[in-house]
Amino acid sequence: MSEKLRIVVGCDDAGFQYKEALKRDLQASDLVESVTDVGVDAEGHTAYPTIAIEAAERVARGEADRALLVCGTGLGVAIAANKVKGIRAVTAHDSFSVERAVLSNNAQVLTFGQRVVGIELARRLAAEWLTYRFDEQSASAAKVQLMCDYEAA
Ligand SMILES: O=C(CO)[C@H](O)COP(=O)(O)O
Repeated sequence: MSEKLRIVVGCDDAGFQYKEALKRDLQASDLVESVTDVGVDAEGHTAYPTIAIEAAERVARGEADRALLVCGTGLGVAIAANKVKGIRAVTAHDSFSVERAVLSNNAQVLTFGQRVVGIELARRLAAEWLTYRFDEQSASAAKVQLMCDYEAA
């Protein structure tokens, strides 16, 4: 396993309970170097795009390796995070998609929907997510590069 991950977590008020539970798991993981919480807190009502963009910008600036974001569906935080240049964010609620999000797509941002997936599955998927590393030598790398090239043009 390569180096430990620096992870940003964030949510809106619809994802708060899952964000807190996942944050605790990440903080306890041997595969994680640091966890930075960009909100919301228990009283917070910041809209999901603000949180998702803040988290994604930290990844884009190289201050974190990945972000794990939660809203009601996981969709809004993914859409918002994908507006940040250089970011590939996906919603994934199954094991194979979580694996391919990293190994095929080199996605740095994973999102969950608290109103969609059970907490124990979300916790398991997050734990699996930590074990994957994108291989720059893989056949997938050239495909990811096509997206990067389009974005840079
Ligand atoms: O799921 C959300 C956005 O994708 C968010 O948690 C709730 O958004 P809303 O349905 O617009 O309140």
